[in-house]
Amino acid sequence: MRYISTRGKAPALSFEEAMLSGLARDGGLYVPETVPTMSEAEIRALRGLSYEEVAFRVMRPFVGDTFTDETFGDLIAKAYAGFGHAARAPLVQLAPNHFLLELFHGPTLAFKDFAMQLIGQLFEEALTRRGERVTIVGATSGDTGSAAIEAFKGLDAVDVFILFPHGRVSEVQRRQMTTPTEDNVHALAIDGHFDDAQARLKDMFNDFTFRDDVRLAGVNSINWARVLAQVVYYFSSAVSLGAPDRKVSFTVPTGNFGDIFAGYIAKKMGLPIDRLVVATNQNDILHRCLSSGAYKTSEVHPSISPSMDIQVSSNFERALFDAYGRDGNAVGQLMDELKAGGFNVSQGALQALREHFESGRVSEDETLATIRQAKATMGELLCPHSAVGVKVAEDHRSTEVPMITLATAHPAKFPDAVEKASGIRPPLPARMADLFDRPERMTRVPNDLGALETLIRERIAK
Ligand SMILES: Cc1ncc(COP(=O)(O)O)c(C=O)c1O
Ligand SMILES: N[C@@H](CCOP(=O)(O)O)C(=O)O
Repeated sequence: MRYISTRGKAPALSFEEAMLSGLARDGGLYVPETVPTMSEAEIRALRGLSYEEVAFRVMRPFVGDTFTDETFGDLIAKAYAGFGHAARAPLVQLAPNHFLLELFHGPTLAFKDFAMQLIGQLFEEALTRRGERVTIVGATSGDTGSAAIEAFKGLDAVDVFILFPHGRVSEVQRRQMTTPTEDNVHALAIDGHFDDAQARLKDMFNDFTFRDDVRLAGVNSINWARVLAQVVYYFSSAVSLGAPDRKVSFTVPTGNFGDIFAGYIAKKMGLPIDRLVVATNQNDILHRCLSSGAYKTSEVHPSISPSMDIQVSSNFERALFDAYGRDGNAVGQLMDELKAGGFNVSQGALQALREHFESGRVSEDETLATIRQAKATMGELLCPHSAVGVKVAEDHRSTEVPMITLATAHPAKFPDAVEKASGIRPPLPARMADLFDRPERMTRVPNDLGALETLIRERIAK
């Protein structure tokens, strides 16, 4: 199994190399050269298996010879052992033909734990075998950062630096990143929004001297391994509703397009997915693009679903690569235009995207109303991101095909918005009950590449 860049100008890599590299050296994102498929019989055979066994069978073909079967199975088992629900990703029914996939039972209460807990294990195994150290730098709008810190804190072979937008994450999210005491954890509050953090991260990858000097690695969804781990719960949930003998649809609260892209990969692997619906908040570049073909950035408007306050959606590049017939030059050209504010998707590519993706946008008032209604009529307390998904799903639901909405975070991560909507202030789980009493440790940093690189160099030299 080889991985190629969406810009066509970087060498093809193995799974291990792609995982440890993050961004390709031509600025592109790695994707599998060919996506392995599962037959109907293989998908049917997933029914009744544990989440870990489904994970092994779905991901195994992508991993090649990086890990033996036994090691890979052990790493998967360790990754999910700390989840607070036996099913790992339980499915609850909200309404006739509408189901909620609860992805918030991991250690940091968001869907990011599914991938991050696993790649923490994969990195540790691969780095120990190679006798190497890496410097992980991540950009976060709140959840990736806390999940990465939880997965990598205390590991000998890793320093982890997380850039989060100062004042634009929830207090629970911030404290999850600033209260760990391990020396290898560095929480950096950047003056800017998430797109600035993500842009500086990509700049670091494109500064080859810095990249090679610090042995830079990335754990955002630019890293293929992140996307791969998220493919699994599309299979586990669809199969429990009758796939492959019954089609299902998914609605996915979307920001960086990693989670829904994992659904697209599941579909390419043979899972009978009818529709993949992108649900955005008021930062709706993806909805505008799928509606009109124009991918134009605009100002980021802070919302009550802050993890989705994103205007440059990095994984959309992977979808464009397929939509443009895997033409790396065409994708490179679009990404150059993006630096100047945006681009128009060609008619052919737009049609290709619309064959797989639909979309909807939810306002702040609608998000609050959905939290309120879901509690009153469905008995489910939603986080604001999941509420964006549920609203769009309700608008797109059909009577024939079951709709699964991804619940991407626990309501307790966003208590202010949830309380405002429902009158209920969701408590943190007991193991995190003292989060607000723990001392915080963070560094304010400017939105400046040179300053960030200097800080990272100094910290890892200590
Ligand atoms: C709670 C939550 N929901 C949804 C999203 C959007 O996911 P993606 O960026 O994979 O589209 C994020 C951030 O990524 C998130 O943290
Ligand atoms: N919403 C994310 C943004 C980063 O997304 P990623 O999936 O590319 O890591 C967050 O919570 O940080």
